[in-house]
Amino acid sequence: MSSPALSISGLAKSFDKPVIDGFDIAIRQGEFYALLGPNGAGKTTILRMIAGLLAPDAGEISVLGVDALKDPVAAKRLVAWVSDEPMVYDRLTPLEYLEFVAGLWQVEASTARHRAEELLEWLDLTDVADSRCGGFSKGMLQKVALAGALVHEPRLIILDEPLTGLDAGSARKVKDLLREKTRNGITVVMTTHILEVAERMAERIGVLYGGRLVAEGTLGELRTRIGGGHTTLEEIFLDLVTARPTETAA
Ligand SMILES: Nc1ncnc2c1ncn2[C@@H]1O[C@H](COP(=O)(O)OP(=O)(O)OP(=O)(O)O)[C@@H](O)[C@H]1O
Repeated sequence: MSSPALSISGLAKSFDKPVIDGFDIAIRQGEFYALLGPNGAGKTTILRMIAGLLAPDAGEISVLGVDALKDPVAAKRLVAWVSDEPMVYDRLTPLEYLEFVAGLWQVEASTARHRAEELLEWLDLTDVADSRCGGFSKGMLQKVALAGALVHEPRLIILDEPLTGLDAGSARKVKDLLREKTRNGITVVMTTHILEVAERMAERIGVLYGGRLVAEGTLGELRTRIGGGHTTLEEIFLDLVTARPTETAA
């Protein structure tokens, strides 16, 4: 049996107070998973720990069978991290940026060029492929950052609020691109506050509250499990995160 794309157990992280407290998850290869939770629940903190940008206090993280804490370099090769605050070098053009990032991953030059052009075309950036990123809007920068995260062909893509700030056409492009990736066996984990997106796109949804997962399943499973006649994800979500006493969540 193939390894899960992502397996986390007993994950814990405190800053001035506990934020993540016994978080467990298992996501299979090719799955599209949405991680939901109210502001301050710890979603970004979890994604940063998966991406190797933040050390957990406790717990285990495995990416496609690679222990991400013991062998972070090997794990990072498999993972793409797309932050909600895109950071792209102002002085580079999208094409130069993608070739630069591909170079960091030691992607061969002609392969890098081909992938870069393909990604830029897919994200409607071909016309500005040779313009400096310094003059780009936030949405355009977001798309360049996304392309940069995908250029080394990662097996696990983790995205923090990838659709915020994108116009309807761009959001659709990004959604189509991610769907296409999952069809090819790539795993996508994203956080979103747009519950409609989670409802439409994710095969499974997890709700984070009080530092751990308080519910997880397909939309149908959540409806059955949470019950109460709730029909929309918004109702289920609000039921989960408003009726509980706060333990460790901000
Ligand atoms: N570097 C840090 N130092 C101190 N506290 C932090 C740090 N990073 C995150 N926190 C705290 O951890 C908690 C979780 O933050 P996090 O950004 O992970 O939440 P989130 O679920 O992504 O929220 P949002 O939906 O608003 O983006 C918050 O209380 C935040 O203030």
